[in-house]
Amino acid sequence: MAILNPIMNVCCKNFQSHPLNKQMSLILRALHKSAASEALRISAAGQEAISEDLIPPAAANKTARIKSLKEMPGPSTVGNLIEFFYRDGFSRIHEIQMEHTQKYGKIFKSRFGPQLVVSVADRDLVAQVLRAEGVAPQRANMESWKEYRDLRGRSTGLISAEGEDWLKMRSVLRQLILRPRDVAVFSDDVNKVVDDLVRRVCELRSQGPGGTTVLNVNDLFFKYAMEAVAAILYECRLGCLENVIPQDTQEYITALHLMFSSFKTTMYAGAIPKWLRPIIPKPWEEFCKSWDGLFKFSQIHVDNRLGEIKAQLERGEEVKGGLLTHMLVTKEMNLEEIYANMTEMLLAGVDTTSFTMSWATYLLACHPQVQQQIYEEVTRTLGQEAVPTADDVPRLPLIRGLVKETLSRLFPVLPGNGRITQDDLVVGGYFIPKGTQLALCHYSTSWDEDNFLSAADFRPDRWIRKDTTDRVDNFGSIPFGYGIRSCIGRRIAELEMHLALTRLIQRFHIGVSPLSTEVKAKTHGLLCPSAPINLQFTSRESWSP
Ligand code: HEM
Repeated sequence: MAILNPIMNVCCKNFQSHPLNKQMSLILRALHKSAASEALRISAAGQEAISEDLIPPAAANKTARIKSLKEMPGPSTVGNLIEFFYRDGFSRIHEIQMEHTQKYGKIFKSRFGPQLVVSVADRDLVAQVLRAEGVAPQRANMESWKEYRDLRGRSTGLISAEGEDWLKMRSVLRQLILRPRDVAVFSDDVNKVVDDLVRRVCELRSQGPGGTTVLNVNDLFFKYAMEAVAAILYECRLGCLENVIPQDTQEYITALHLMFSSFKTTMYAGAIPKWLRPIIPKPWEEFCKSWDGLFKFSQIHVDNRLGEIKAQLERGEEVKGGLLTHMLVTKEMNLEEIYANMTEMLLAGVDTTSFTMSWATYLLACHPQVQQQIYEEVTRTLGQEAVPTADDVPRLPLIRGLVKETLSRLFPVLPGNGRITQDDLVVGGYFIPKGTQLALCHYSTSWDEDNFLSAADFRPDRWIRKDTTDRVDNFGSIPFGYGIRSCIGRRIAELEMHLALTRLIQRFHIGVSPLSTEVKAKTHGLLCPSAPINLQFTSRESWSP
């Protein structure tokens, strides 16, 4: 998901020397008649260098003077290079976003070599940009992802695809998982994983200090998120929450860690020009190796399910199943597209959800009164024992508020998102030519007092709507993005988080372990805890494991 962060992508992109591949432009011209290909053509123009001198035609500039990008404030290129490469700015992207917003205002530009990025840190301007997007928005340059796929003869998935390929896949998936009621059917599957999570908490705390502390809950929630999302995507269990993790699952975890833990290395895979690869081969090799591992894993599970379906058909049995079964049976996507989408969705759905779970439980532990308030809501609604389902979630506004306050406000897992503009725009009084890389600064807007009163406070109840006119949601906080290119897995992630957090709060009092000091956030692709979070899980009197 780091690829959604435009600052990082831009750093990769700026060393790529081929602005618009000729073959691409021929294909684009051939497609120019449809609306989708129009979007594609425009977004491909995003690969070209942007001139800062451009201003709109005089006629459009009559009433208020529209400024050119040249007049936009922002840090110098040298300053940026020092910040990112010398002062390790890659792990402080969220803080740099805030610092730059304070220093240069809510719209500012940064240069990374030849590449220009316009950062937008204002709720209304973010809204304006996102509302203006076309039929196939482009987030950022995905060249290195595409190169890997071409090299191995693989398809792109929803994250890496553009234009008509993306539109086709998106229209298949959006019908299957975009609405809460689509994913409510997975409630039982997710609840089985939550059973294992609760069991695992009990096992780990009995092995931990004082018999109550689970060390490094990040690791536990990583395994929960992976098990839960795989239960939905692959319709099978992986064994992540077992004492001994199966070999193929362990290999996948290693590949995933390689993709993110050597994040800088893999990021440079896109940044280092091809001709330099023989001299500095490691980043590109590691990038390919981790993708090989991720694709291999998905392929094993997709092929397993395909084998089962074929066997059922041969026996004359009715084929029933979930998401993957539907995709394999309807064949709206070909097999390679299914492999690619399963791979990219699994990649997108693990760290995002697990970091949010880690932050949410950490915040609960640090704010016992808020925790008590939520506990009372849960027990009032469900009692001490009932297992919550998707149908119960609307009756648990504080549980939803907990997730929103964690994810939409204090720790937006994706502190920034990107868009390459598909048309000329005027934003904040500046002329932004089409093809400009925009960075939408969600971290800044979600901590902005103009958008959220007492922004530094942890207040899940701020999200409770008093009446239908009282909408707290706004463009100051869009952790899943917005519009046609928003997160396709949002409802899956929410289901996993709501069901697990409700059950944990119902079963345990969660406290900060004396072994933990204050845990701050750092950016490592995503906004993640900078140190292991150790938490105490004490069984509620009314419940015994
Ligand atoms: C807390 C959890 C999650 C967060 C915060 C999150 C956030 C995001 C964001 C911000 C985007 C970009 C949206 C935009 O550009 O407007 C995105 C895209 C995406 N997410 Fe998520 N996500 C989460 C979980 C998941 C899960 C569980 C899945 C899969 C099951 C998933 C699959 C995807 C995919 C495939 C895309 C690309 C969509 C497209 O380009 O059409 N995400 N996500």
